[in-house]
Amino acid sequence: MPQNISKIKKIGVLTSGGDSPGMNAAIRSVVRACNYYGIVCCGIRMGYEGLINDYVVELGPRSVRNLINRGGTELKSARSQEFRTKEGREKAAKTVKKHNIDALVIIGGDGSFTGGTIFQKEHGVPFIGVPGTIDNDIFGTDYTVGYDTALNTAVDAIDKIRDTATSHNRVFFVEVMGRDAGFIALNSGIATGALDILIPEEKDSIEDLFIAFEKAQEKGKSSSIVIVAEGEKLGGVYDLAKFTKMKYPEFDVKVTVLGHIQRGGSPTVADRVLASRLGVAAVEGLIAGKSNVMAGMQSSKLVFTPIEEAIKKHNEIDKDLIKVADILST
Ligand SMILES: Nc1ncnc2c1ncn2[C@@H]1O[C@H](COP(=O)(O)OP(=O)(O)OP(=O)(O)O)[C@@H](O)[C@H]1O
Ligand SMILES: O=P(O)(O)OC[C@H]1O[C@](O)(CO)[C@@H](O)[C@@H]1O
Ligand SMILES: [Mg+2]
Repeated sequence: MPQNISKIKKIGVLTSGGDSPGMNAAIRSVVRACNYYGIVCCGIRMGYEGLINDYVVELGPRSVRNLINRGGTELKSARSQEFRTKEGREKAAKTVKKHNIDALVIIGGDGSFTGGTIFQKEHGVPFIGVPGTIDNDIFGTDYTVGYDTALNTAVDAIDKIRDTATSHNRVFFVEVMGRDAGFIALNSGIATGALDILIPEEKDSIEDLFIAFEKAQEKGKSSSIVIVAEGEKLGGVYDLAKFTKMKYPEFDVKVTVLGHIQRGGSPTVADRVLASRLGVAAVEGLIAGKSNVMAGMQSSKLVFTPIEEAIKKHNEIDKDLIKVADILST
């Protein structure tokens, strides 16, 4: 076991924002890496709520056994309103001081990293972020922990919808998650052969959707699936279904909202490996004196990105993929 000669003797780990499959694998990785380097590891339960209310538990390597395959987050997560206030963060700083925590590993999305940055500026607590969100919208990593599992869950569900859509010659509008991001929608749409894919990053029009339906009819397609990201600017799935029915009364139109099913379940191999690599990287980064950075993988290489960049620049949708989707739906 290597000797820890860095200033970091105790690390706190928390999960924050929407949970994502693989967060448990990331927690396990942080705990085991701390143990390997002779650092005490504390789990903070319920994200920033746990920092404010002193929900702190010491975690050893055996306390994270049988965790790598489990969905959700064993530490629980929260969207803490109190942490958004100065007073809330002052309480959180007292907890950090009380437990002699030298640094934090924050597993979450852009909001969680924003909270961590403000906390670091106000109270000087170093931290490294691990991108854990199904949305895949964080700059500085090709994939976020949980995205691959969520995508596969969505594809599995849409395949099933296709079976019944085909049997009844129906049009389905399927809503997938992504408040501001279309990664799940675009990739699940390509993977399931959707007629059209509507995402917040693109300017869509109802006329283009109707043209797609008409082309499909000309080609003799008897059923269609349209994938709609939750944050689609054109309108929600119910409105889209209503307008479609008004335009084509002969269509048998149905709506399915996949919802939180996409956030649960056992993580895929890709998510387990990604979470494991990033958890170790976060601990090693803190030992090396890094802070206010996010650990991510770019083209199979570990990269630390300044957290401000990770928050401000969003992962961009690949225009080539949009073209592929258009070509293949004809
Ligand atoms: N400006 C801010 N100041 C202080 N804390 C913040 C700020 N923004 C976010 N946070 C904290 O981070 C938490 C998580 O943020 P948010 O709900 O945006 O989720 P996220 O981390 O972006 O994950 P996801 O988008 O995957 O759900 C918030 O509930 C809040 O406690
Ligand atoms: O479960 P909540 O808090 O309603 O959050 C839902 C949001 O969280 C996400 O799943 C990201 O974690 C988004 O895709 C979705 O819009
Ligand atoms: Mg977010």
